[in-house]
Amino acid sequence: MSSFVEVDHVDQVFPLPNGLKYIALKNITLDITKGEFITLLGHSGCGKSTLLNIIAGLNTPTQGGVVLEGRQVTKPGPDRMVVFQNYSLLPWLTVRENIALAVNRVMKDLPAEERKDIIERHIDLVKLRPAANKKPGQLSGGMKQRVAIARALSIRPKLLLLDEPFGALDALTRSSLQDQLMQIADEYQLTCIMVTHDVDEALLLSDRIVMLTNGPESYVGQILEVPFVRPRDRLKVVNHSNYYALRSEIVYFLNQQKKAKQRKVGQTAVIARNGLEKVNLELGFVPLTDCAPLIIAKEKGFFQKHGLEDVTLSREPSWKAISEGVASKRLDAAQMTAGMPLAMTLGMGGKAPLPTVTGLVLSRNGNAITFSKQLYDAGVRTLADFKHAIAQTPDKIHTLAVVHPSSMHNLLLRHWLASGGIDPDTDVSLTVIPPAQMVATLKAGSIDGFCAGEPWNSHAVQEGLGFVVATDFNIWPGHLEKVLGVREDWANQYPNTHLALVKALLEACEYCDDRRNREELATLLSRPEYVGAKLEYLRPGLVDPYRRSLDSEPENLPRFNQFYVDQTNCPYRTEGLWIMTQFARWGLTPFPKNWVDVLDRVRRVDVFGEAARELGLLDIEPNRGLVHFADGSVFNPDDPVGYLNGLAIKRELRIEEVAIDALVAATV
Ligand SMILES: Nc1ncnc2c1ncn2[C@@H]1O[C@H](COP(=O)(O)OP(=O)(O)OP(=O)(O)O)[C@@H](O)[C@H]1O
Repeated sequence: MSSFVEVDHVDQVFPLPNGLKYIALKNITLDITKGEFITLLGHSGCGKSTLLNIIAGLNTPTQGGVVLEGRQVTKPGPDRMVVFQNYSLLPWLTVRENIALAVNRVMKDLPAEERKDIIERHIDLVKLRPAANKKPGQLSGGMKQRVAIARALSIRPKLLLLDEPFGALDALTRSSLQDQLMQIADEYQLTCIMVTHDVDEALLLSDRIVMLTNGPESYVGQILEVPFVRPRDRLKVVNHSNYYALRSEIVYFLNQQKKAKQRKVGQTAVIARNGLEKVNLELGFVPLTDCAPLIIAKEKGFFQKHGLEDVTLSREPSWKAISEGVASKRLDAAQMTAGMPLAMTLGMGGKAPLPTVTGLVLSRNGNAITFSKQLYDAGVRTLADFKHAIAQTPDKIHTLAVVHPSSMHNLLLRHWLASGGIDPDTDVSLTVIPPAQMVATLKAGSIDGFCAGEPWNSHAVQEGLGFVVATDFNIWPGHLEKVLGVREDWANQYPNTHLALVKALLEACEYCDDRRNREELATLLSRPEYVGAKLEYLRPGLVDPYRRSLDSEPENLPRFNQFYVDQTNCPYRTEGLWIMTQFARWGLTPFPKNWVDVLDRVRRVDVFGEAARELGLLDIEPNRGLVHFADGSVFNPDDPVGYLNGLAIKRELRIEEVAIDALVAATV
């Protein structure tokens, strides 16, 4: 993606009259491509207009900057036109004269005839010919805003900035202007950044919705990709099967922000008690069967038992929200994908490295690769069939979804495809979608398959939308899946709390794997505040035999979701090492030359060992040895670089020293 606009680590601090300061924006980074429509969304006062004004050059940021097509923005300019909510027209000039004023000022070198032509074309563009000689006082609000848009567009800006442009209009005028703006943006291939409070407006118009957290120190809390194809049609958009999932993701984010604000108001200072440095914790989880240990620890009193008196569970919409929640300290700790602590520590995805640790594996197995019914109908049943189908349809790009780059789903799917001679980066297209949106996205036909955890594979199968082409028993039986993740500085600040948390969750894991408790587990998980899926979708991973398709016999997969038995819980370094080889294999991070130090730092076997000892669990294996894959390949942890070199399908390898001593958690 080449950047057209780069917002680079922007902070905005305002001096206050009492000599204090207000930090409105903190470390805002955003890359925008040419032709993109971006919306800035967030609660009132979160800093949307401040950010827009910085991009416009109307405000100078305290830190960082904005670059437009390679040039630093230092002041306002005709290449960035802003349309405000209050129209800002000159009341003594007509529609034509208002537009002409801008054109004659900015394009003064053009011949008069050409300028006149531009003015008249823009009057027509916004359908204001009958009102061309009227003054603003004789126009409705909608008409005034159309003049403001025409005036902004008439001087051909590179970037159109809109600050709640339709905020003052009635609903009907608003929708008609949204339609016009959508049409103009498509026709002119405009790059737009718009501030709005309106979730539906954002979904209708944007390619990406950038959601800001509440201030002070607002930052980009989440970016939502809006996958509807252009040109868009209002009715088709709202009837799209993904529409309500996306809408509820935005509403969820806004509600979380509201709750966070309420919490800040009665801000719970750190409460130290019971020999623990902090007993009030906010823990993040993603709605999936394998969030079970957190739910059980809360519902069955394991947190309380270990002195953690006030634990709140926060249901997060995506793995991205989890990593950002932990990075920003909104969350004390979270259920994480197996690779997330390593990915955060190594700074995957261009992020600043943030040392993050895990002292507990929460689950193993429980994943599957589901392919669409269309692939099933085309005769695909195996990996080899899929390779054949790709070869037979050279014009089609098969899109498969995973839940996060650092997740086992991404790494297992890539390993599986590569083992069948399919390059996951060139023969298919991989995309990232939160787990709870997989089924709706498959149903909408936007993807051909996905790799995710339960209950989403069973949901797709039982709805007849697809079939399970492979489970993790066909890739890496017994692989690690989810872990407990915390920032390293948090672990250092609250060591006894960290230990108590690991102990509470380890006991919860044991409870989850007792067959007698599984029915209760499935029922608890089905509750809307937890996974919120139908019981019949949750049962196959936990109590029922597993069904790969509606046509196949159910299979007995022992411990499809595994939480405790067979040495589930130790954060073995060998497995972390395999994950790092895969990050390097697929170009996600360099392979650290000093991998021993990185593993020591991230995979906190010591914390796990202490928790296990204190709980009297003495049969813990200190090592896991070689990793055996279902395709017959073996990972030997003694020679990770040799392993990487021996892999046939891979990206160019980068092997670099990670300056581990310099990795100090930045205050985010
Ligand atoms: N010049 C200033 N001096 C001090 N504080 C300011 C200044 N400008 C903005 N702020 C504060 O910065 C924060 C962000 O303001 P901003 O107007 O960008 O928010 P917003 O998200 O656009 O709000 P709304 O949706 O209500 O328009 C607010 O708390 C505001 O009070």
